[in-house]
Amino acid sequence: MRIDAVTLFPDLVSQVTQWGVTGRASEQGLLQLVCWNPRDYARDRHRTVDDRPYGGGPGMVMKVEPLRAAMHEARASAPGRSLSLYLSPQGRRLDQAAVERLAGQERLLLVCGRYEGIDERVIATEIDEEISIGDYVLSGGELPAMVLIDAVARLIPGALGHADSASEDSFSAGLLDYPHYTRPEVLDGMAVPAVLLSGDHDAIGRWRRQQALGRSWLRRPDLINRAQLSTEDRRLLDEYIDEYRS
Ligand SMILES: CC(C)(C)c1cccc(C(=O)NCC2(NC(=O)c3cccc4nocc34)CCCC2)c1
Repeated sequence: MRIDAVTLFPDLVSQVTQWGVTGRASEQGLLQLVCWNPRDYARDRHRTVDDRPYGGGPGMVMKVEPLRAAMHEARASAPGRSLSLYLSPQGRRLDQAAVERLAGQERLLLVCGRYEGIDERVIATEIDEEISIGDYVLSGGELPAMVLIDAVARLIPGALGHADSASEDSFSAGLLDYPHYTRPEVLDGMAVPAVLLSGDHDAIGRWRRQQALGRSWLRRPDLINRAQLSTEDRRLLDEYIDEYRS
């Protein structure tokens, strides 16, 4: 999958191709990330990339021409149409369903804001979707872009090795994860739940499902309401709730 990122900090965004799952996906040629810096397209002597806001007030806005030039160069640099995304606090909240949809695109163009953001007319004419990773004030769209790249890259066939794919199970079913344990068997007097040592894989599977259901019910009831629960799920969850309330 080809991803182009328009950013004033290409060395920040390209770090995602250096480490872990996304680093390996990049090494294997499954993910191709190219960064484009508007500053390289600023034609004035000072290579200006910000501009003053109409209406006055604090802060600056990303200068239109260098930004649009970088976007046009990025699109023209490879075949295929790019879905153009602006990472923005005004965007639709990113969730796994959106990640799965975006992973199906042949190309993504990610635009990262800095200062107070970008000119609204650039959004209206150049951007297909605004996407937000959450409600907190950030310094730029680069970390959100890296979050999106990570989530999308994991879905590229072949990107996940055996050691990485476990977390897909429960969340791809839209639930929180079950608790994880590893050595030692007893840690400061706290033992691993016995079922996990039993070797009874059916019981272990049921226990994990019940924990994913129960923890989702406790911490994220919104996920439970959206999940399609089987009758077995309902039984496991009711048993968890009875125990929790006893
Ligand atoms: C959400 C709320 C707290 C109400 C709020 C209201 C108004 C502004 C900001 C704010 O952070 N503005 C600064 C910028 N933020 C982001 O780019 C950004 C922030 C958060 C999630 C994101 N997902 O993608 C990009 C994201 C925009 C231009 C440079 C960085 C935040």
